[in-house]
Amino acid sequence: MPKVVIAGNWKMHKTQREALEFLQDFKSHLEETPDDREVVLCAPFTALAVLSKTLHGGRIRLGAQNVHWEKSGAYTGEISADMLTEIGVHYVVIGHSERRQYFGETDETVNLRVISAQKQGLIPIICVGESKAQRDAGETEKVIIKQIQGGLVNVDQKNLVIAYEPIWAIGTGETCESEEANRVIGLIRQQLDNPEVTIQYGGSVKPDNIDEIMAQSQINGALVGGASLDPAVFARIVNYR
Ligand SMILES: O=C[C@H](O)COP(=O)(O)O
Repeated sequence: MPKVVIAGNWKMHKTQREALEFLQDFKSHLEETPDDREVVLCAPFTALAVLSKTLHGGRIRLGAQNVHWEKSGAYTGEISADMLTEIGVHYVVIGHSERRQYFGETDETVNLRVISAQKQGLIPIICVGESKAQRDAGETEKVIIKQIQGGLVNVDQKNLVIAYEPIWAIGTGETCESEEANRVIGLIRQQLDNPEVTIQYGGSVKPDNIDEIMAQSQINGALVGGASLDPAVFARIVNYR
């Protein structure tokens, strides 16, 4: 069985002070969480270092939201994999639709980032998903398969998480039906050599839909945006039944 990974993607939210306040509150809710699931906080770069010092290891893992493929160099605004591992980061979100839409991320750059992340011991969370127009045109499968194949060229499937995030369900409150998410995730799984790859669903995950999502046979976790910003709300998601 693939490992269950529930990750909160804070996007461009929370200062260091707000991140520490979140953590204190969140930890108090986590005591009852079964240890069959990994909990990841994908915080802004500035918050990762302070969170790491406060966590001292423990069961909550840290994730970044991007990583560059070079070790160092003249790449203003980018960050390297060893800068992240040095401060205790374990995961990194790569190819989020917001990066693809606003910052020119392509399947090729996703692939480069994934390879360099893994080389440095980071676990990539590769995001894939179709737009509303692509879904309406019946192109969901074609789009997903292209993103998976393009992102995974020469990639080791041992240390890997994939997040299926239909773009039309992100931040809209419009969740993909859990059976439909399960179907698409099943298709993604057919593209992989390793049956142990964790595949998450993302897109308007909330306390009132997480139990149904996690009951699906192909879904091994969630990538949570807005609902991960509130400690009690995210704890309820992590504590899905
Ligand atoms: O990375 C997380 C996704 O973009 C989902 O965001 P959301 O939960 O706010 O819809």
